[in-house]
Amino acid sequence: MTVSDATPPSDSILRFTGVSLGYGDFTVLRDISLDVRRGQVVAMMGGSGSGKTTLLRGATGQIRAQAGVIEVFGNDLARTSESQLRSLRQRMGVLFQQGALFTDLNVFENVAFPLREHTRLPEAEILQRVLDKLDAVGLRAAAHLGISEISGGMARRVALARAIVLEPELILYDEPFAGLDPISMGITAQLIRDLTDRLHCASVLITHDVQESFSIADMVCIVGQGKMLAAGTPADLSSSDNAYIQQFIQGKPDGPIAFHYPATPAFDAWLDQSARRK
Ligand SMILES: Nc1ncnc2c1ncn2[C@@H]1O[C@H](COP(=O)(O)OP(=O)(O)OP(=O)(O)O)[C@@H](O)[C@H]1O
Repeated sequence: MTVSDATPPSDSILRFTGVSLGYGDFTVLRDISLDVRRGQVVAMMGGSGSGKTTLLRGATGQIRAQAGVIEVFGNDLARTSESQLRSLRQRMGVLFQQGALFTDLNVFENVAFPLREHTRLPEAEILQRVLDKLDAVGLRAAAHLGISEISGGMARRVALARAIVLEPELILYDEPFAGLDPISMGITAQLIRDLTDRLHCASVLITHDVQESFSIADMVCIVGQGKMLAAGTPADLSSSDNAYIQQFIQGKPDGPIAFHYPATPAFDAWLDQSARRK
């Protein structure tokens, strides 16, 4: 199988079909089906440890599906070689929560870095593209500043500009609103929506923030209890009478979502062994 350059006509960017994901013998999520299309913002929500990061790892091919099929830009990840996977990843932008910037490079050079690594564009073109992306995150006039001269919120936006500089078709965000004040949260949410529309890409975000994600998402997925509990538009989920979904949306402390991390066979074995040592 070859890695196709063109997106399939269906405009499907990321598709999970009956996917199980986990680590070794441990399955975190079962039977996940999901279709993310060009132009969509999709929010992945769920309690702590429910498997959101595991889903992102599946999408980037960091972990392989235990069952089912994961397709990125129409390519089945189980059938891609390491080099094909690398070229698929070049079409994705990933923004980690700690999107670490290079402290010895200024803002401009941080954003230019992927262009210098992966393209042979002339300097004039690099200048144009980097300033364009910095403009998109409102930091064009900060291009010359050192990383120590910008605030934490600005650093997050520089990391975002860097994640989009290769004009990815899929952008994955790991908790883009974490640690931001309410105004910056609103600005970041709008930025994600605008970039998705402008680049005509797809954006998948892991988030705990119901208000911000519901304001921009085309689809919200809630994972928990080892499966996809719900997927639908923000309006669908808001009107759902499922107790788990309502507890999640309203952030209620009491309800079906457990506070305790569930015991696993590995924990029982560890406890057994620890008790025997005493
Ligand atoms: N590398 C790993 N090896 C083994 N188990 C792992 C690994 N990474 C995560 N897990 C387990 O997988 C489950 C899901 O973890 P994951 O990080 O996907 O959750 P999450 O929904 O992103 O959580 P949070 O919101 O707290 O970041 C947890 O039970 C976790 O202990």
